[in-house]
Amino acid sequence: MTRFDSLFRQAVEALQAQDRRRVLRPMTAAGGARFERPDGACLIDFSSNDYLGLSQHPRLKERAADWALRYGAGSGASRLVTGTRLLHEQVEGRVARLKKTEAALLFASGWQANASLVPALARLSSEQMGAAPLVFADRLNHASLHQGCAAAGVRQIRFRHNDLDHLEALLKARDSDPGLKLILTESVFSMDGDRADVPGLAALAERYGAFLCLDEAHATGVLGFQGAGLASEAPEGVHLIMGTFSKALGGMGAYIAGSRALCDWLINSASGFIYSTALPPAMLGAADAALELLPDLDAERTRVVRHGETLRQRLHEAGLRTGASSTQIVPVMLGEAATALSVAARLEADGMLVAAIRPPTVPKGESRLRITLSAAHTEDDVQHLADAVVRLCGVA
Ligand SMILES: Cc1ncc(COP(=O)(O)O)c(C=O)c1O
Repeated sequence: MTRFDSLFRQAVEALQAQDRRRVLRPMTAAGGARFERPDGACLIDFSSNDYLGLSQHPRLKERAADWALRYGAGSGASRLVTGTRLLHEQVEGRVARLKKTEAALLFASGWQANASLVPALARLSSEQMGAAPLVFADRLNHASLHQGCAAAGVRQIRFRHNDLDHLEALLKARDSDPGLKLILTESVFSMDGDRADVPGLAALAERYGAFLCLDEAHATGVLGFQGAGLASEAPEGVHLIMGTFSKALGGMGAYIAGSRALCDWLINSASGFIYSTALPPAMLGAADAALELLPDLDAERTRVVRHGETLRQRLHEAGLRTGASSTQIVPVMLGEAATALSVAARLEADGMLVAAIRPPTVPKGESRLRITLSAAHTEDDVQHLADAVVRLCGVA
């Protein structure tokens, strides 16, 4: 206890009063998209991002264990000190082949990659173009991209979500301004499950000389040829592809893929790369195995897509709104934070774990359930969830 604790308590109580308090809840993964709570209750998991069920795949677990046993628990230092192993280069090679880029660079997490990339590109703009960058960002971008902009001290020029006409108007208005023009967006939006028009973005980037950065955290593994993500819809048109091993790839860590020159610059400028310890062998082993498996997982990709379609159809028939979702992420729009919390609690009482997403993660008045589907779910799991959501949301 310290004499500052009353400040912390008051701050948390203020969040509680707005239904915005967050708490940690331990769970044990039980396989088959199930979690076990400490009281022994078994819950079907509709809340994690393990879209292909790979976090429990024997090949990932074995390689993680094997590489830890052979190479050690940690990497000991930043990649630029003594942290670089052949294993890092092997995994980077696999990422670059998947993404069809010249090179790739690993980061400890997706958050870290995004928080580092904007400052690195901002520095490039200042040093090489003599002016700060102009950052055109989708309004619904992930918090880590906002963090990167804040760290770089850039004021974002935000375009309406997935509205390429608005983006074009903003690009046109600043066409003659100096500095690197960056377009920052996700390819599948984490809280909405909708997709960006990647060929359209690439065409705008080309027309206005902008550098297109695509966060493929939720697309990689699930969408695109062999799970390569949506950048594959515009080969050559995306200049930087960021993705993670922490979602469909079942492990932890992230990467930025692009040209060799881009990766060389990031090695020299991305603070989350330079000043952070290299990914450890176990995590590299899991990533390596996931990347090896990915081309053979078409059946899993098809299953997860079908689960999304089944669920959306059932919810729409019952009059529920799922926004523009067209992927394995299905939001159920409920409006008030208290409603989302109460429906999530009742689903949990019925044995299903679904996240209630509230501000500031989503805009005020847009609280929702965020349902995530996995190839590890059975059709019965999805039907069971749909029945419960329809019943609890009171529109059946
Ligand atoms: C779109 C997006 N980008 C980046 C991240 C961060 O990735 P990580 O969990 O690996 O830090 C997330 C994860 O929540 C995300 O949803």
